[in-house]
Amino acid sequence: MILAETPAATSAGRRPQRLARPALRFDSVGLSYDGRPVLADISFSMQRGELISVLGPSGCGKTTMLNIAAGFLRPTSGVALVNDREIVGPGPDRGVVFQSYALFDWMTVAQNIIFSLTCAGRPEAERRETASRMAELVGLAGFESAYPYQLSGGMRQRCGLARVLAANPSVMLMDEPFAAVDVQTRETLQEEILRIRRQTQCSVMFITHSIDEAVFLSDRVFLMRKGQLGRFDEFRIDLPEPRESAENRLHPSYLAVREEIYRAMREDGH
Ligand SMILES: Nc1ncnc2c1ncn2[C@@H]1O[C@H](COP(=O)(O)OP(=O)(O)OP(=O)(O)O)[C@@H](O)[C@H]1O
Repeated sequence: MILAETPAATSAGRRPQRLARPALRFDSVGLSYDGRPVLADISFSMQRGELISVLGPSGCGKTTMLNIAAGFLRPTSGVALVNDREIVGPGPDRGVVFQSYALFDWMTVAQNIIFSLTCAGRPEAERRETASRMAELVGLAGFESAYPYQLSGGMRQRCGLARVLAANPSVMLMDEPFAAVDVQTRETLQEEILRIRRQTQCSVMFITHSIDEAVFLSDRVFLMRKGQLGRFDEFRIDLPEPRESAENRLHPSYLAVREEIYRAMREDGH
């Protein structure tokens, strides 16, 4: 078990604030499916504004961890907390973004974005303002009246992201959100996530199979070990601000930690 209490080393500009109350915390969390343990004794905390990636071989329990944070699964042992409150189910303080876009095909971009506000019966002026602010934030300004079938894969994922952000969650839980888009779009979306995170200060738990994606995006990378019930090694990433700069993909620190993680994965037999 690795207990991580502090965010990555800080430099000027946007970086996680060191607050007493973590945005997300796992305290000795364990989970078994029908008596078969998948996670055991997992502890970590994530600060406000921090982005953590979870990397690891297929079946090691990454999605299970995210589902516990989302409140879709209850831990078999231990406790998971969001903003110091025990997670007992899904809630508006957490937004989940999946690989599939999960948009409503019969609704426009704007209607998709404000879905949670419509369900909550928010006034029309607020819904209109949120739709245009979120469309702007994710780079969909001008497409508010378009339908999902009129959008590219990357634009659909932006719309899905805007819909989650419209609910103003303090924690975003992202399960391989860019796995289905082409490489160039994926890199652009990674940069957008970092910009949005800086603007909204939301915390992000990001699941990926890509070392490059994990290193580029993260303040910390948790590399889950093969067959070790969710035990992970932690890598801290310290790259210059603004973090979304594509230049960081060539930075010596990026290349060094990428190699370190790659070697650790190879040693683990990934
Ligand atoms: N609902 C379930 N019932 C029983 N076993 C499950 C269930 N969901 C997942 N598992 C098992 O738990 C283990 C962890 O699954 P999980 O989906 O969390 O892994 P993962 O690391 O996200 O994998 P991948 O990278 O392939 O998505 C796997 O062995 C999987 O088969």
